[in-house]
Amino acid sequence: MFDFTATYTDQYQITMSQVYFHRGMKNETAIFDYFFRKTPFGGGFVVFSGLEDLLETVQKLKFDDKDLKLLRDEGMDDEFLDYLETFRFTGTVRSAREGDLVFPNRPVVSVEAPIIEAQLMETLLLNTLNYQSLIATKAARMKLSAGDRTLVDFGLRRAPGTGGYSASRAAVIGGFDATSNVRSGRDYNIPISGTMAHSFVQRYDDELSAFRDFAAIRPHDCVLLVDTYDTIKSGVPNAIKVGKEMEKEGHKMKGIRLDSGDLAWLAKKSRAMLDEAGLGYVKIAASNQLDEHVIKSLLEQGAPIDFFGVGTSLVTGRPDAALDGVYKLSYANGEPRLKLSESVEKINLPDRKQVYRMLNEDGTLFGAEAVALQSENAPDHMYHPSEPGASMDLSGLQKEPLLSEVMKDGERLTQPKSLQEIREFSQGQVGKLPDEYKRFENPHIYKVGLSKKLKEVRDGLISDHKSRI
Ligand SMILES: Nc1ncnc2c1ncn2[C@@H]1O[C@H](COP(=O)(O)OP(=O)(O)OP(=O)(O)O)[C@@H](O)[C@H]1O
Ligand SMILES: O=P(O)(O)OC[C@H]1O[C@H](OP(=O)(O)OP(=O)(O)O)[C@H](O)[C@@H]1O
Ligand SMILES: O=C(O)c1cccnc1
Repeated sequence: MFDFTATYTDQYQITMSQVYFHRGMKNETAIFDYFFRKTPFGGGFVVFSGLEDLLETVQKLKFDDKDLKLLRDEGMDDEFLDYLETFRFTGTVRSAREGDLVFPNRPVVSVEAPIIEAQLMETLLLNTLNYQSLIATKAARMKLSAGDRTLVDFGLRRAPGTGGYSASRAAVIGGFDATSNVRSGRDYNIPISGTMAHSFVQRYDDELSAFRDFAAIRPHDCVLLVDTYDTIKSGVPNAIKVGKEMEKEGHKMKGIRLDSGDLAWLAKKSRAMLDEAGLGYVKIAASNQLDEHVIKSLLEQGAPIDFFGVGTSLVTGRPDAALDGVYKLSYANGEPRLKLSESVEKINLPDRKQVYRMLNEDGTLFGAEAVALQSENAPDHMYHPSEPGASMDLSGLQKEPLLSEVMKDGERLTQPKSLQEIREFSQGQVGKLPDEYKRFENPHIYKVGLSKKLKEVRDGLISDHKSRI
């Protein structure tokens, strides 16, 4: 994880904090909720990712000497700078489990802290969780298409700057198996994997010499890129030659990689040629602008592809580019808070809350969640957030509370989870979500409703505000 200091934020967080500080609000408790309004990719779910990175950063968040000098130069006063020098996050974070499936318009993370502290972590939280959750969701969709075939992240070169670093982590949470990104592999303990570039083959006067050299130096990990000149007439025959030579030396070539043309046709043809040559163990990798739809289509065409290398669409979250997650104030100065909006769906949910997931008897997801006040029991009935009169009976369903304390008084309460643990949990959750919510076209809408009490608090505040305008 990169080291961030507290100036990894937007200027307005610091200027608002300066006002709170000088107006005696520094120690006032505030609650902010992180949630999003729309699932990306027209999909039915989001894979929540980034929590471990966020907690690690928040726990040690502070303004260093360079930050303080900058803020002094920017005109911040001495008294406030003295406060910032001692600034640490001392609040409570309640959160969904990383890797869990999360849905629109319900809190995913709730931060309760002295208002300046909660405010100063907003941008960091949104930057971390929005991007990683977008990428983990994209990865999970590719995993749904790829099944037990191997998915490798090739995205660093196409990523939004250093975002590629955390994209590799999020990809694993979504179900990817390995990354070509060596630094992320090092820091997050992700299996590192790779083949060769066209430039390597181009460097040699002939393809066969390039393949032979690579096999000689890397006999234990030899994947040959076969499309530089002509996949079927040159690349695959040369790979077969080298594969047979490797056998004589007691080695097994790992694979070939296809990177252009009709990948289904070429994979079938290459598979037949390799099998015919007795190289049935040589795997076929494919790359070139893959995404969940192309992978699905290739496998439906019967393409015998074992590895998919994915870059651009993974790390850019194509076509959506961002998850619209927001961080909204729901409680301050001893009172629940909300922001009015023309559309009721956009009005945030006030007060301290808990989210309950409805489960079927076998533990699979029923397809509904109720947001309630933290002070009440799991509700047996929930109300549509914006359609008056629409409600749903929840009696008889198992209800699982989803937000739990992961940080208290600025200290983590849980042991950091390994990426593999998070991945396994996430894949298990995807397995429990019925197929109708996972299909790519017009997935079922997962229902999120409000308890009666929460709806009353929200509607009461709406009337109060409207009557004051
Ligand atoms: N059999 C197939 N079925 C569906 N999609 C495929 C199939 N084969 C390739 N694709 C996808 O179609 C797109 C083809 O892109 P494009 O035509 O630019 O590739 P190309 O011209 O073969 O490659 P390059 O321009 O690198 O030589 C890619 O996203 C690729 O993954
Ligand atoms: O298509 P993406 O999903 O983004 O996957 C990554 C792509 O990056 C590489 O190409 P590039 O042309 O950068 O390098 P190369 O010369 O090694 O092919 C690789 O060969 C893939 O085609
Ligand atoms: O190892 C590879 O084949 C690779 C890595 C990054 C991008 N494209 C391909």
